[in-house]
Amino acid sequence: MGSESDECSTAVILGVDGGTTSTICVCLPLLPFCEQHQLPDPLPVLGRAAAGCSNHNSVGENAARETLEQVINEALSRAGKNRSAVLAICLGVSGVNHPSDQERILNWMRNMFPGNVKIYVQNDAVAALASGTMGKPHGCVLIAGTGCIAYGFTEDGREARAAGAGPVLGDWGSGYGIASRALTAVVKAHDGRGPETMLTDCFLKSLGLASPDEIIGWTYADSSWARIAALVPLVVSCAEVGDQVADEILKNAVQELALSVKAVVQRLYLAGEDGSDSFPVVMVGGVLENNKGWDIGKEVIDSILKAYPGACTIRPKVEPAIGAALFAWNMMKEKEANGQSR
Ligand SMILES: Nc1ncnc2c1ncn2[C@@H]1O[C@H](COP(=O)(O)OP(=O)(O)OP(=O)(O)O)[C@@H](O)[C@H]1O
Repeated sequence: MGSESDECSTAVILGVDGGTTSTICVCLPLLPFCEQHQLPDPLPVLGRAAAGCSNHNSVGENAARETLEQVINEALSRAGKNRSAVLAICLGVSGVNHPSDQERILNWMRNMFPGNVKIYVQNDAVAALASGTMGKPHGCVLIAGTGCIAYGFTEDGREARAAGAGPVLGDWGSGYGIASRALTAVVKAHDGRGPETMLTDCFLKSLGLASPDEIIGWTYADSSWARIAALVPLVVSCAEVGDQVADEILKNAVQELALSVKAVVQRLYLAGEDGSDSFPVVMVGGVLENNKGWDIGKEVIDSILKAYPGACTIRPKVEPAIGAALFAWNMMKEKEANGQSR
């Protein structure tokens, strides 16, 4: 039997970010129980694996379970470890919205790992938040990619969300929301129902179409959200050269995104009674990417700081799967500090 220090040097923590597009698992060594800012930079990743969708709403329970098992096994194998080395695992999985969703995934994991392994099952927003807070599940996270959502968590376990209901239900700050408004503006301008816009030439050129009429066929050919949302950088480039229509669409998206954060902050009193308390706001997703010209993320940050001067906005340096692993590490650290042995 190995000594306790042997065990620590071989022990690992796993973090899983389970999304609708892909699922990532990372394997980290057991980090020292130090303050977050004292963690090694960059964090040592022993193994990383990627697989497809693990949202049970999209692919069904069997496929979701297989994907999670596969990605975990692969990350461990790339790290040269087996399951007996795992001390804790955090899975941040999209579609986990209810205790029964957590229970289901927990049961799958209980079949993979012995009872002493700490298993945490969360929504994928927790992994995104933790990637900015280095594992602490406190504050607000704004995710704006193809879709958008704002989530907030308090240290005493309360949570709230805003937006994220999908494009039919008004996620205008999402990539899909921005691009569909821009496509609509082109069709309106063509009909004479709206002002002329540079978006017309820009979209036609980029999509290889001859006339705005052809946009109708283009959208019907494949209306997947990500395909439409991919047009956002074109909207940004038109706004950057002064197109009023594109500029208005982006300003509206900024308002919507900031409003989602504000709704969550108010519901959870994250900013305190007078709105000046300090709390983290983690910004994740392609739409919030740092742009040199029209920067949606920066405009959202400005709007949040105007309302809550104490907010600490963070663009994470590590991926959400690492955030999930750090969440597990943080929970273990807190248990240790509270005197509960591992
Ligand atoms: N520089 C940029 N400025 C603004 N938007 C951008 C930029 N680069 C990419 N995007 C947009 O970001 C979106 C993709 O972001 P991301 O990869 O985070 O989303 P996703 O993971 O597909 O979606 P979701 O998070 O909703 O599952 C697309 O709408 C794309 O057009």
